[in-house]
Amino acid sequence: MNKVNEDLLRERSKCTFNIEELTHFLDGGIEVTLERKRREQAVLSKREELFCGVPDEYLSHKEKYENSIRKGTILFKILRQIYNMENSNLSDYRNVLNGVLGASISQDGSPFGLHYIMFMPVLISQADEEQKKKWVDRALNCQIIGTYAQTELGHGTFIRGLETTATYDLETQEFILHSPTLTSYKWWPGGLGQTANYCIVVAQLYTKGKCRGIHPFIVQVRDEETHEPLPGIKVGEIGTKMGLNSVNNGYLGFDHVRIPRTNMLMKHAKVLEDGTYIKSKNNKLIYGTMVFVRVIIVFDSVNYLSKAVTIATRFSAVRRQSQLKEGEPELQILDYVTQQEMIFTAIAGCFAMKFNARRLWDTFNGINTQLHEGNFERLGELHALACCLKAVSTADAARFTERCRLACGGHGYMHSSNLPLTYALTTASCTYEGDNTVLLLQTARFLLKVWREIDTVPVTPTIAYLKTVSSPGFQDKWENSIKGIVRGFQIVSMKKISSCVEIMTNKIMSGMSQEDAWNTTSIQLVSAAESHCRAIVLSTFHEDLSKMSSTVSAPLAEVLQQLLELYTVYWALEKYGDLLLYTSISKTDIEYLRRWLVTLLGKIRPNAVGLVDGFDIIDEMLDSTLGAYDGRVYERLMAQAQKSPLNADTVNKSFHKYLKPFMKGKL
Ligand SMILES: CCCCCCCC/C=C\CCCCCCCCCC(=O)SCCNC(=O)CCNC(=O)[C@H](O)C(C)(C)COP(=O)(O)OP(=O)(O)OC[C@H]1O[C@@H](n2cnc3c(N)ncnc32)[C@H](O)[C@@H]1OP(=O)(O)O
Ligand SMILES: Cc1cc2nc3c(=O)[nH]c(=O)nc-3n(C[C@H](O)[C@H](O)[C@H](O)COP(=O)(O)OP(=O)(O)OC[C@H]3O[C@@H](n4cnc5c(N)ncnc54)[C@H](O)[C@@H]3O)c2cc1C
Repeated sequence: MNKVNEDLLRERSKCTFNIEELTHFLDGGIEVTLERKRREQAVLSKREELFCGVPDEYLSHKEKYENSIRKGTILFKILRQIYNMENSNLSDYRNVLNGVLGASISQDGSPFGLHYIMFMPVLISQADEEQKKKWVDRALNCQIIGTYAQTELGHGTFIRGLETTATYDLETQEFILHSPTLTSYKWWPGGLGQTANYCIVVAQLYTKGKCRGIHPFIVQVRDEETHEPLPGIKVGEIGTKMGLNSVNNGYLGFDHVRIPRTNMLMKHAKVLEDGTYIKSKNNKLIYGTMVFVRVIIVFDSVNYLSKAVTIATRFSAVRRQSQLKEGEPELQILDYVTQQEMIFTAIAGCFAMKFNARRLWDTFNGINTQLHEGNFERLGELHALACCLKAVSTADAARFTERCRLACGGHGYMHSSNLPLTYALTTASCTYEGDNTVLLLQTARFLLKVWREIDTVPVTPTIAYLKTVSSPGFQDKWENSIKGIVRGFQIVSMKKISSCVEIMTNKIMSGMSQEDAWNTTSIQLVSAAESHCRAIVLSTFHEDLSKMSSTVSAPLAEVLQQLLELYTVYWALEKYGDLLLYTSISKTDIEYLRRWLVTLLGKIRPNAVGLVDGFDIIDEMLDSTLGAYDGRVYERLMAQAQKSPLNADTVNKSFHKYLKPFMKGKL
């Protein structure tokens, strides 16, 4: 190993808790850590093949794609060897996904991502048993590579408005897939451009002359041998994007393409040979994979932010800039309190979201079991919870990643810091799998319904607090404690929801349509849904940490408690306007919270590097000149600069061709 930077060595020696213990805690147990490390070692055994050549940012679009395919096949091979999936269900499948995401060394996404992230989960959850037998093993072994083609040029959010049609032909017992307009072309699916040979296509089903709404179909788009597009298929790549440029997002059009009847995924709704349509027990079950992926995205947000904050923390320990006191050495920038606020709140955010991702996963599994038993009672609650947690976790990951980038000054702007790409990934997640505003509106829709029925219908766990804080005997007395702040957030949420109901009711009473009342109240609705989510995030972090703190050593429990306090106080200060409006908090309380925040930053300071070391992100995944474990920031920046193709020649040919003639006045 390289000699480690002196400042980082000193930081590590100050750490008050056992870093390995934290790693095991975050992974969910020592066995999970060992399994993760085994996977990482398998990937690292191919180090030479995976990490060779010119950095990706210097490659052309085409070269980048080809390189990501090369790397992807190496990774796929490893994954194939590691995973042997015998039970095809989503709970087991998350382990595979963890492996895929965890093993992802592809910094700018991968053209194979959608195969794992959506194609496989749709097959597992929407195919019937016969179809699973036919497709799941082939997909898992990558004999076929798939993607999820739902979004079209004209529609992404409003999926009931999709235009691609799948019309049942009774004569041949086939579906005819067709793209009737330009706007009906599929647009965005990852890996669709040049990689996938199969797709899940979401299309409007027509049988017996009637439209039955959108349904998923498995469609072959390329020949399995030649990889040429099949007749009637128009497929290509959509072009460069802000980030995720290795993902090979594609477009797809159909000109009366025929597929067998059995290619409609028939776990929920069915079309019989004679064209009879059998409805799903619940027409939202077809949206189930989106819910699953939103849950996975919450975990993924934690991964991205953990990377960003590891980079920013280690860099800030190594970087020295300015003197606080005349004559004294320049300070590590991690000692500036403004820097601490930017970085430590992001560290705390990783923990808060990790606890919430785990709770959401348990809720998902619990409700999914009920769904399998035909009980759909809590489907709406799960949808509302997944929507708001996806929205808030991705928005926070993007915002805090950008703060981490800014916290690294000019060097954070370098591609080689890996902060720009990490930001591009996190901000993409605010849009994909449902635009965040739209998802918050879905949560608001659920909350308003709940609020209208709160006195008559039993409340489920995630909304039980609404009843508590609105009950007649409830005392709204502000308390400067974690419990008090969580209560405060619950009151804010309840009052915003009740206010939305009141505003909408008044509008409707004065003659406005329900839809216009909704649209003109939507700013408040989004804000209410966000507050509800913040209340959940804070209370889950608080409750689950309280349950777990006796399972860890006292020094670790102490720092975890500090992170909980920091996260809670930070958000109270971020939202003090809401608290002033809706709770009994006073100006003096806010001043108290400000002091509490600064005290917490000071307490966390000695453990900052230890905390991010505890995330245990290997250098190959971090891929950052600023964040490597050894902290040799300046050597790495200079070494990386030497890889710029422009440095291959001492004089670039453009000097003789343009610059010199121009400077001599001859151009
Ligand atoms: C070697 C391998 C290496 C691999 C390396 C991997 C590396 C990885 C690297 C990078 C990762 C990159 C990751 C990229 C991943 C990208 C994945 C993204 C894929 C996609 O984006 S797919 C497309 C997703 N699309 C959407 O999410 C669309 C959003 N729209 C909707 O969800 C819905 O249309 C809507 C919810 C907005 C509205 O639906 P609609 O039918 O119109 O419903 P409404 O009328 O509004 O409501 C009716 C009623 O239904 C309720 N409801 C809506 N949805 C659901 C649901 N899902 N479940 C339950 N109930 C639902 C709604 O609340 C209403 O209820 P009510 O009537 O009020 O009771
Ligand atoms: C990197 C990336 C990868 C993707 N991968 C895939 C993929 O593999 N497969 C796939 O099928 N799709 C994929 N998508 C598409 C993605 O799911 C959609 O872009 C997303 O669901 C948003 O839909 P839209 O683009 O139609 O946005 P729009 O709905 O057009 O949103 C534009 C604006 O309109 C607002 N808006 C829209 N409807 C409403 C409403 N009802 N109320 C209030 N405001 C509204 C939104 O809030 C937003 O501000 C991907 C997208 C990205 C960026």
